[in-house]
Amino acid sequence: MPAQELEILESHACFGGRMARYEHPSRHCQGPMRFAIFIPPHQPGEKLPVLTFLAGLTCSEETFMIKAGAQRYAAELGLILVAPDTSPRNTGIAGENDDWDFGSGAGFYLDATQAPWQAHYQMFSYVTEELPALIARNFPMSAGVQGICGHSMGGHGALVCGLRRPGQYQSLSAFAPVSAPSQTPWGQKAFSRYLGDDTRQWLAYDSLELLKSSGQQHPPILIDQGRADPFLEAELKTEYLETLNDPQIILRWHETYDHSYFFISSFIGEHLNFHARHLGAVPRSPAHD
Ligand SMILES: N[C@@H](CCC(=O)N[C@@H](CS)C(=O)NCC(=O)O)C(=O)O
Repeated sequence: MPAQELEILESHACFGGRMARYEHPSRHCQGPMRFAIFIPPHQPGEKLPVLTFLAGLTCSEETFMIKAGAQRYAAELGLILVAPDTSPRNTGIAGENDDWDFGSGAGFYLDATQAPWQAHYQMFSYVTEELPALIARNFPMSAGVQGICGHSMGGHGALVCGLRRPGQYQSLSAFAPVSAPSQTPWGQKAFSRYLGDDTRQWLAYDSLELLKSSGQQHPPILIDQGRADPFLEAELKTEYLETLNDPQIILRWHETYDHSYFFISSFIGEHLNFHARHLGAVPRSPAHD
């Protein structure tokens, strides 16, 4: 039963399990943070693997859970789904709501080093440390059994979290990830303001660079990318990942798919199956009353 550190915002029966949203005070982000969680049907005392999903620009903790249609699969596979918000909000930092691709809704899953952002924008530590510990304390999470997935800015976040913390995540996947943010406009705008002008500091949050230096020693990665994605050419550069010829990366191209959640919902079942396989999830028949 969730303890006092969590304030419940909503809770609903869903595919024999439970869908809920919570708010809690965050130590790293120095303010309230929200997340959504789906708990599949399970036996009393049973522990389950967790898949965290990081959403993209302009999204919140609600977007993935409302639009991706993932709960049906997670209920059958026995996976807990966790979706954090995409940034701290209402921090009081001047200009935090001025841009759709920077500030609120655009935390880029990094630990900012530059004032005034560094006081609150600590999303890397929040997602990789604080949130999993909170989930483990309050929900039936199997200790240390985690995968991470994301879309666009969140695809970048999932790859960066997984590549920087390879012992923590056993499986990584992404939809249309921002793959080389040091070289593209969304990434350059965010990194220069969150991390400063020294571009060497940016490389620690650049999937392409992290993959180059990983020596192919990283968890298995599944990536789906639509060729009709309007952001592919300027912002995502997913094709750069292909040049790595890394056998641990499965990169699938889809001719007619764009950047939307209709694309995500078309392939989310395959991503959940991929994670469930690597996380040793135990399939079940959802019970409906
Ligand atoms: N500026 C555009 C683009 C933002 C955008 O496409 N965001 C993607 C992630 S990068 C998304 O998932 N949007 C939410 C949605 O499609 O429901 C907008 O505000 O609609």
